[in-house]
Amino acid sequence: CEGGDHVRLTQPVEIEAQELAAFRAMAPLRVLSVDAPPMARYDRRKDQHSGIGVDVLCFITQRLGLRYEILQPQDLTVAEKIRQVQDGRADVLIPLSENAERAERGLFTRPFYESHYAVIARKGWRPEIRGMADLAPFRVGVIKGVAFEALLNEVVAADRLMAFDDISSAGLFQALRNGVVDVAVFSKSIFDEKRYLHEYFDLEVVHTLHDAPRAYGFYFNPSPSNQRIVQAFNRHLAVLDLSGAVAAHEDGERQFIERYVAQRSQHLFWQMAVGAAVLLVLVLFLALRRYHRMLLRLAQSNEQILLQQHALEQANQELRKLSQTDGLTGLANRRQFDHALLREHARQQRTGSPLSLLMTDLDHFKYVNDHYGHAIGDDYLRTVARVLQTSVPRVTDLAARYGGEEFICLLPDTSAEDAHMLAERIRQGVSELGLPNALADGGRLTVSVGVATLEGGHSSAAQLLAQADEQLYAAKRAGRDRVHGVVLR
Ligand SMILES: Nc1nc2c(ncn2[C@@H]2O[C@H](COP(=O)(O)OP(=O)(O)OP(=O)(O)O)[C@@H](O)[C@H]2O)c(=O)[nH]1
Repeated sequence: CEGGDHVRLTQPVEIEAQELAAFRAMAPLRVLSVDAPPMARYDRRKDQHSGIGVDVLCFITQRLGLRYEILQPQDLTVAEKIRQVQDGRADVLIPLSENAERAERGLFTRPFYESHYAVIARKGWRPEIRGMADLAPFRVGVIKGVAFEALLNEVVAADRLMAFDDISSAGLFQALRNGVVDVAVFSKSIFDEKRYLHEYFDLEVVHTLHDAPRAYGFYFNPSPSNQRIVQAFNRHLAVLDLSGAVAAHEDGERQFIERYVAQRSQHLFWQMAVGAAVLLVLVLFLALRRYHRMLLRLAQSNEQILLQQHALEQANQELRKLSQTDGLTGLANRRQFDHALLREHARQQRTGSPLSLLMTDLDHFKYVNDHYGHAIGDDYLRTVARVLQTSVPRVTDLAARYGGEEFICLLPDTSAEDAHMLAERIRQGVSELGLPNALADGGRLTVSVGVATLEGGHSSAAQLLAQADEQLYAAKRAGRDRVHGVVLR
């Protein structure tokens, strides 16, 4: 009952102890409230009633020792609420202005507040209205059942006066907007609040009807106990100083502007916050998508690089192989042989294991070329190469084309005896091919083989090679188609 603090008495009011006891013994008053700021206002969010009427009710009931409960506002019209008080379903209604019909069926206290009606029109349109009488030519909208309706009936013709349902009063203001009525007559203080509450900024008060003020009081059910209460209320209302309560509640418009501005800025803030959040999410999404695409492109180019690298390695391998291979026969070329000879010679020097060389030369090959042609000569060379390759099958052995029609075999860990045997196998193998060579003995292609084996001592690789060559020529001199060998120790 904080609002009761706004109310004072200008003179003391005596309450007899007996009267007080009777009030205390009474059931709580069932109070109905009408939405009529600044007298009564219901805040749905806080589920709280406030206003000048509520302060006065609170102040007086507290002094009288009366209890009360404000009934939950149902969606009832003012007329229906009035009926509930008249029927005894509620004890009192706040606030209500007096008219004869209401006074007949209920009890009014003295009025505690005076209010005014306003003429409202669409913004920018200023009809010439200075008082009630000026309303006559217009189509006037009013809320159904208000006491003021009776006064309007006297001024405005029935076909120009339209009454609207009062539960939300939205219908009246919509009619004004649509041009169904020219002006609306409505409580000024309530409109001041509704203007901000429902953003009726396209409507405005064009005139306040000071010539027809309405006085508001409490409206009681006329039961005997309520009659005593009304008397006690009236004794207080006669000497009540309401200036504090009026100051606290009458500036409804200012309060609503402040609340409206606060709400709007909060709304704006959230709108901006949501906008910023949406923007941020969008930016993040785009950045992520871009990052993802970049990763994808990076992975693709990495794959491309790996493929290129692989192809390059293969090409290098191919080149390396080509640089070490004889193009005609597919055997190792002289370059590869020279490397291998140096390596195996060094090993022989370290380990002392025997190292043999076989130098093979085709006999009377010039004749083959001259008589059968170069192409056949090439075929002979390739065939002899195959014989060489199959005759020295160890992985450590190396058969190479040494020059024109000269071949050489490098045989690590091979004794002079074994080397000789291999040389014989080659010689025999070629002879058994039976390739025609008319100039050779027996009319078939033969080869001569020189063998040199290093079994000890410090002869160089070049010396070993020279010795193999020497043995080859010795074989040639001795009549060809034979093997000659030497051992270096
Ligand atoms: N078809 C062909 N012939 C080659 C190749 N390289 C060398 N020659 C030929 O091989 C022949 C070697 O002849 P010579 O060195 O006179 O010896 P030869 O006729 O084999 O007689 P001897 O070695 O004394 O038995 C030459 O006619 C070269 O042109 C080649 O790659 N292909």
